[in-house]
Amino acid sequence: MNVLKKKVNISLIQLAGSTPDKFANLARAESLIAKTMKEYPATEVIVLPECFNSPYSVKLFKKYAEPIILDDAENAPSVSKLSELALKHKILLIGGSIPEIEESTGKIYNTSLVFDPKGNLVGKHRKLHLFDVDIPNGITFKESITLSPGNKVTTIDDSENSGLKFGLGICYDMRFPEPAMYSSRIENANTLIYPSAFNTVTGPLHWHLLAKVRAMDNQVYTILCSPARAAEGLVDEFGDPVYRAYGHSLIVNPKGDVLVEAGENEEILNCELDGDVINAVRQAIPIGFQRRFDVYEQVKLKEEKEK
Ligand SMILES: NC(=O)CCC(=O)C(=O)O
Repeated sequence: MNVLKKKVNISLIQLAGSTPDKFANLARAESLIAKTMKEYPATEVIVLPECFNSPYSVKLFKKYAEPIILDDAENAPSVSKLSELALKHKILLIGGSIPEIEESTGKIYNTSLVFDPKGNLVGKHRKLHLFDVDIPNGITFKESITLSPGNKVTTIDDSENSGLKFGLGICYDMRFPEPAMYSSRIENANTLIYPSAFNTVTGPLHWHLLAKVRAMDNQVYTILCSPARAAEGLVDEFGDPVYRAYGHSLIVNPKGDVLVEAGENEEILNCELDGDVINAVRQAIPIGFQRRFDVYEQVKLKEEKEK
């Protein structure tokens, strides 16, 4: 069993919602990362929110998309900036997510990039489950109009450095228990990290519940990092209402306790994750060793027969 070998100091930046100016969004991230390092100099890991460089809009993802190429500030300014900031501050930087264009196919993905303290790209996750919902009198959103889904579960092993081995998902991915369980129980991750942007309809319903249940089921730390909430009544260049994120970035421990939580405005959270807590929870309630895959196999077969 891999558990966090040391304590790790982590900060989440609940950045102000992205403006239409990509370079202003990158500059905002840069200045808040500098502020974080000043206020919390022990920070080893920083997490940013989903789509931190672009408005969260199906109609705009393509306009903001960039290829994942390194050392090319002109064609991939966000990639380049994230690498530069990880190196400058000597942190593991989980760069929220950005719209990515795959140049060979023209496909657009919602992609999270992870850079190590030397500025190297050490991980990449393409959102697996696209946010396609239609909630009467609530919210209709269909990422799949312009985005393509990723095709793999992502676990990033930084256990030799920060101590983190984490399952990485993006927002709606957190609703699906399987990748979280695969990272935690098969690949032995000690933490789950989701750059996210829930909204004012589904946030109050499920945000805290999902963070707690993923943490509790897998006995890992679970981290959700959201943008701050946009002011009410703003519209974008198409006259569509600007997406209003829920806020409430938080860290939940393996027991299911919320350790730190933001409000709705721009805010920095800081917290220490402790491997001893994971050990203690797993020893006290050893569900990791008590699974009955013999029975679950029967359940699966039954479901398949009934299809
Ligand atoms: N950006 C997203 O994937 C939003 C997911 C969401 O709000 C949810 O309820 O799930």
